[in-house]
Amino acid sequence: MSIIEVDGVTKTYRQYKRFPGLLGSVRSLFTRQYVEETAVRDISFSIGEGEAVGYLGPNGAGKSTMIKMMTGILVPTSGSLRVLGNIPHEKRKQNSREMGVVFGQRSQLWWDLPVMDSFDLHKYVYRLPESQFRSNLDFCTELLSMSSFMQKPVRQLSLGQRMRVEIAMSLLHEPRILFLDEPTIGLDVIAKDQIRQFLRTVNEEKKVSIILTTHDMKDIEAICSRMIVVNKGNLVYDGSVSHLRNQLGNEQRVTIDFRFDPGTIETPGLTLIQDNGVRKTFLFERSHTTVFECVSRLAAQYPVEDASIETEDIDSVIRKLYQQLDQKERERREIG
Ligand SMILES: Nc1ncnc2c1ncn2[C@@H]1O[C@H](COP(=O)(O)OP(=O)(O)OP(=O)(O)O)[C@@H](O)[C@H]1O
Repeated sequence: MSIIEVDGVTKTYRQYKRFPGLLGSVRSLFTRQYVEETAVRDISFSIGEGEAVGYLGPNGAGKSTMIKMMTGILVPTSGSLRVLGNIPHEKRKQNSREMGVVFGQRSQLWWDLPVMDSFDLHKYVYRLPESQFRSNLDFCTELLSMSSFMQKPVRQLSLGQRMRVEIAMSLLHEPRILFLDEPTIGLDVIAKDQIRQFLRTVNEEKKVSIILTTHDMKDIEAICSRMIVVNKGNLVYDGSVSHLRNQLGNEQRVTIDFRFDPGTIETPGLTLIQDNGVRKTFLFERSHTTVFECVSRLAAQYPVEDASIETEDIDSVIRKLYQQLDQKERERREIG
């Protein structure tokens, strides 16, 4: 069942032109000239219940704008958008009971209150029964290791602690969808890992659908099986992480340790890129044979002791995708 249906959605921002200087400000008031910017252009996709989807794109691609439309904060300029069967900006209050929202750069917490008081306030606002509130809070407190700072005022928390509180808060009322905008921004590796693991558990065990924007590809790899990539307002990829990797990341590095230096090696499919005598590194381009076949052929001929295969990491796959998009854009402009 799909819980989000986006059909031909466009969002254009209209900004009134400002003229420089004091006289210019007066002129701006009387001549209302404006410029339009299309942040989201004719985008369509649907998301099923229980999915975890990464929404990616370079800066200014229109990710936050789309999240804001899905959560009902912004109204699309055209196209149709339904979340949980409702038009988000019309049923904002009703939908908010079924949604959790975390904006990495903005807080929903009370700065001067102890963490626990913010949770209590949330319980009151959402009128949560004590038993539901307790069991959800216990689940989050344990998995996000929050017990040591529950009585601290929010302003004294580290960024990683605050982010854990924000995420816990967004889940207390048992939403069906969790929207996260850059949830791991600025965090250290350990804090990132803990949040990723937690979100995966929430998706797998509690079946909460997750829609997440991030610039950190490791977030996507750890949490999402599907990703939607946007660029300059357009949707450029919608599919699995592994499919994109197969499309673009077709290189694998193979490092082989030999019992003794076998000298020059000729094996079809493998190109030598580093030679340290007994340890040689090759580049394997995916083709009709598999890397395992290549390595076994090599092992039959040479004194192979050990082999390790490294797949291209997802960051470099995405970098390639962005480079391709830039290249296409340049070609389009040259033709035009
Ligand atoms: N309130 C606004 N008024 C005018 N233009 C806006 C407004 N908000 C966003 N934009 C423009 O719309 C485009 C898309 O912005 P958006 O914030 O959705 O991108 P993003 O993909 O979330 O970027 P980032 O990764 O930098 O957060 C940008 O060019 C931005 O300048």
